[in-house]
Amino acid sequence: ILGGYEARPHLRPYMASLQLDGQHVCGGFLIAEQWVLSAAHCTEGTNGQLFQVLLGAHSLTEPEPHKRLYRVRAQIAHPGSNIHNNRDDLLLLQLEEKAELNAHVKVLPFQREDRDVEADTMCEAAGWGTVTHSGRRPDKLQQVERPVISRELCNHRTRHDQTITEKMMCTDSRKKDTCKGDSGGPLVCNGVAEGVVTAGSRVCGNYKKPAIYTRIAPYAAWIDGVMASAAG
Ligand SMILES: NCc1cccc(Nc2n[nH]c3ncnc(Nc4cccc(O)c4)c23)c1
Repeated sequence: ILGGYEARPHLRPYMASLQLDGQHVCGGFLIAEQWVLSAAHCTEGTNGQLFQVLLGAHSLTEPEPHKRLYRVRAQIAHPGSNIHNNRDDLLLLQLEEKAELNAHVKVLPFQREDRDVEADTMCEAAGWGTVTHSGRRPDKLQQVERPVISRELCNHRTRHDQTITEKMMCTDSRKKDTCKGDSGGPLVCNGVAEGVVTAGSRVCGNYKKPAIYTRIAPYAAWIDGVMASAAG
């Protein structure tokens, strides 16, 4: 998160850190007791290695009550996701067991009504992604408020030039923005997860490249189907 600030500890008890060998790789969030939603692009370069999921954390390194690392039973990328574009950039992770819910570990409801969030709506992104252009990584969860911008503006020739589909949404990226390592985290508007951070052009903090999110509502049926049909 560029241009943001340290989140109030445990005010976002749905936040997950997807880790490999103890290193934060991507964000994610708890959508059900045994399921975390993130971004399919997060699996790039992991050559099929399964993530571990850290829940209940504020600091990535300090011991905290209710902080717990969960093993993953299955990682299911949306069948339409691929490395060449940002379409269908969603990843479902089934935890080895149901997460122990408490004040620091909670499920975040996601939007099921497929209707665009109005432009200028203030939403929040949070994550342990880089906090400087030089790539400094924070120890504590960061957050930033960003206004939604219209798909029309986001698709302008000088911005993302007609690549933003009706299954994506954008926020202004001037100075304050999501960045490397924030992919997979939720865009929360009025307390509901409306989008999932996708890297898009990978640029951070440049108003010419607004932040892009996969809208969740269009994928509600896919999410429900995967959760319903997964092993017991
Ligand atoms: N703001 C959109 C967004 C959301 C999520 C991730 C991303 N960026 C990135 N995702 N993956 C990446 N691998 C390498 N570099 C990256 N961005 C980068 C790194 C240093 C300086 C800088 O200005 C930008 C990214 C960008």
